[in-house]
Amino acid sequence: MASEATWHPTSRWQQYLQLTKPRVVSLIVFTAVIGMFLAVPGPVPLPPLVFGTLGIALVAGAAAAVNCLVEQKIDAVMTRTRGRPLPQGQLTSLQTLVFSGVIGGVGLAVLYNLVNPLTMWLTLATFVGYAIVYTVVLKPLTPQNIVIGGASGAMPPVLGWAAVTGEVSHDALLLFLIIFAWTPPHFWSLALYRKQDYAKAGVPMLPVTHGDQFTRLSVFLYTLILVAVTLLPFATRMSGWIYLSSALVLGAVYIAYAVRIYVAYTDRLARQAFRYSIVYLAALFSALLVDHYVRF
Ligand code: HEM
Ligand SMILES: CC(C)=CCC/C(C)=C/CC/C(C)=C/COP(=O)(O)OP(=O)(O)O
Repeated sequence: MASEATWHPTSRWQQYLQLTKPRVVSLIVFTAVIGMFLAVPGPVPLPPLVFGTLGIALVAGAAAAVNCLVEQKIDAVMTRTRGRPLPQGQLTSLQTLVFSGVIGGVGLAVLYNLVNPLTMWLTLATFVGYAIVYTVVLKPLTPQNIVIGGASGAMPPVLGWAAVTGEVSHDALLLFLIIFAWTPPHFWSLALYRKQDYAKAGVPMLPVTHGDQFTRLSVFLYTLILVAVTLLPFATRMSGWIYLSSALVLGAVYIAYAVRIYVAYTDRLARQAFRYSIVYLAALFSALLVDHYVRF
């Protein structure tokens, strides 16, 4: 008799995990944790660190699963996403909904009871921002979808900050601004080399609606805005020289990618720039952390 594994390319557990977009959520959670560390001068108290991280990760995973649920027809059309569990018929809509409800509900309960109500409410708002406002309303409506929807992706450091301090300070808003400005060059680099996918699926992403040239210019201009925004933590004395030098080096490399995308575009370059965007954000937030503890 054929084993279960013959019928399913991945285990049931892996299929559910795939719904949560684990790699994206890992970076999201990483930025939330850095927000926690930056919120206090010394060590972070253990309960908000552990339960805040757990709660934010669960709700972010639930939001990603709702996105997979809502977009299953689009995902079936796009080469990049057609291997996901819903378009593959490995999981049903109901299973996805229940899974998302359970992990999201547990995440919110953890945040409310073991962290603080403010963090729970902000995380819920972030969930709604991504799963409903971005996925259901903005994405099919306007090529500015990711600029506005990026606000949800930018929230995690604010959530981390709120988990530890019970409030949101202007320093936390600087971290928000960095991710907010980072999202357009992050996403539009990918959209440039995945344009055919989005056109086929009828999703109005910028290269589809306004063409490559305009998108390449937008990537360049937003990268300049991003690098300017990354100077703010130093300008406001939130961070010191270690952070500033890291932000300048990382930013110079990013601008070099953006210039080349503008003047000498190739898909390969856009792919490299997209990959770099992820390394960039992880390294920038690591620099914030190192600088916070090794300040001179
Ligand atoms: C509205 C905001 C965002 C949009 C539209 C967006 C879009 C995308 C897309 C379409 C991919 C898929 C690449 C692929 O699988 O081929 C991706 C990958 C990724 N994104 Fe974003 N992103 C957003 C925000 C964020 C945020 C806030 C973070 C983290 C802080 C993030 C981190 C990542 C990471 C780590 C990957 C790589 C995943 C992998 O290697 O499988 N993204 N993003
Ligand atoms: C804390 C919390 C609740 C966070 C939620 C925010 C969140 C999960 C943001 C993720 C951003 C993301 C995966 C964008 C992918 O774009 P897409 O959905 O257009 O990509 P796709 O084409 O791969 O589905």
